[in-house]
Amino acid sequence: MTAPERRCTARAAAKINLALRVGRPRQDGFHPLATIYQAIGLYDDVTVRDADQWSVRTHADAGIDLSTVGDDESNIAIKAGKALAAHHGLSRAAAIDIQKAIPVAGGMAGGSADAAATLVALEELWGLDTSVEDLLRIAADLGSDVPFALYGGTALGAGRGELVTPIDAPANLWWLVVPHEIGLPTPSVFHHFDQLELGDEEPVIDEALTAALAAGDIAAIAATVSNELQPAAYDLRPDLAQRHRLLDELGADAVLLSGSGPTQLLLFGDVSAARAAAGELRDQGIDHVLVPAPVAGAHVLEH
Ligand SMILES: C[C@@](CO)(OP(=O)(O)O)[C@H](O)COP(=O)(O)OP(=O)(O)OC[C@H]1O[C@@H](n2ccc(N)nc2=O)[C@H](O)[C@@H]1O
Ligand SMILES: Nc1ncnc2c1ncn2[C@@H]1O[C@H](COP(=O)(O)OP(=O)(O)O)[C@@H](O)[C@H]1O
Repeated sequence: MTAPERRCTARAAAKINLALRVGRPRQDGFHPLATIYQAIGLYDDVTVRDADQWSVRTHADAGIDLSTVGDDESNIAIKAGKALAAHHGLSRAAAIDIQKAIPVAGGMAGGSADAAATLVALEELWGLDTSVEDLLRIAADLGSDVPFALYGGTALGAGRGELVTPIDAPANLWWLVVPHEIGLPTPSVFHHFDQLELGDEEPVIDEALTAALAAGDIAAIAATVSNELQPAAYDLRPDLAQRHRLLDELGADAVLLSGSGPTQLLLFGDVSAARAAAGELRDQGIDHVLVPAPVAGAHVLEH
């Protein structure tokens, strides 16, 4: 009798930025950030199996463009797996399957979610006991917002975004997520931000937002969310500025660009109002998904 195949599935959430303040580029080219991340109920699932060599396959429903997602070493999930194996001096490999719901190059850190889910899934499959500090260091080396994908919830991000501190944010929020069929590469938005000379001396988070989050005051949260990459992204993509004006008419508590875009977000405290806005988008043929937040970080789903 052959032994049953060993596999593990982990789930990781998309992120949004409730605040995104950006400084001028550092010596290493990265921008200092002060951000508040929030994990939203839109997930990629990653399944790992023991294998003789590394491989990755990515699947998605219609509407998600996988054309820039490699099935080789360029896929961040393989990078994550190899980094974890190298950290433990293991010569093991895994076959990785990614089921994507997070739009690619959408400003919602889908690749980072896949990296975090791969780390968590392999940790379980291989029975590793990597310390939290080491796991966060491996995550930070993979990408600026991979550490947050491990944490989930709501958190402050500093440094280039990799230094994460969870914060108290008890309100149940509803986000109407409006993806866009044409992605927007993160480096091009940061580059345009520099061309427009928009960088702060030292980016800091507005204390009114952390106070509003701690109090669960949705009107105050809505009044203080902001994204400093939004003007650069809209300057590159006037179609997004145009869509923002349309979204402004849907009765949301706030409308904002997700990270470097192009996904746009409508904030609602009231789920009935959110459903009504979703109905209007459906009538206009605009793709959307309504999700709750905050949600948990990367976690094992099935083993
Ligand atoms: C902008 C943000 C906001 O949360 O998210 P997205 O909109 O991409 O999801 C993040 O900072 C993206 O994080 P992530 O996508 O992990 O970035 P990385 O892989 O580390 O870097 C990709 C590229 O983005 C630029 N970059 C990223 C982070 C940073 N603090 N400064 C930068 O200038 C650099 O050009 C870098 O080469
Ligand atoms: N597993 C992955 N999922 C998505 N994109 C990936 C992955 N691995 C590598 N990439 C590359 O990273 C780019 C940006 O990824 P993504 O995390 O979806 O966007 P964003 O940085 O806007 O949040 C993609 O266009 C793709 O070329």
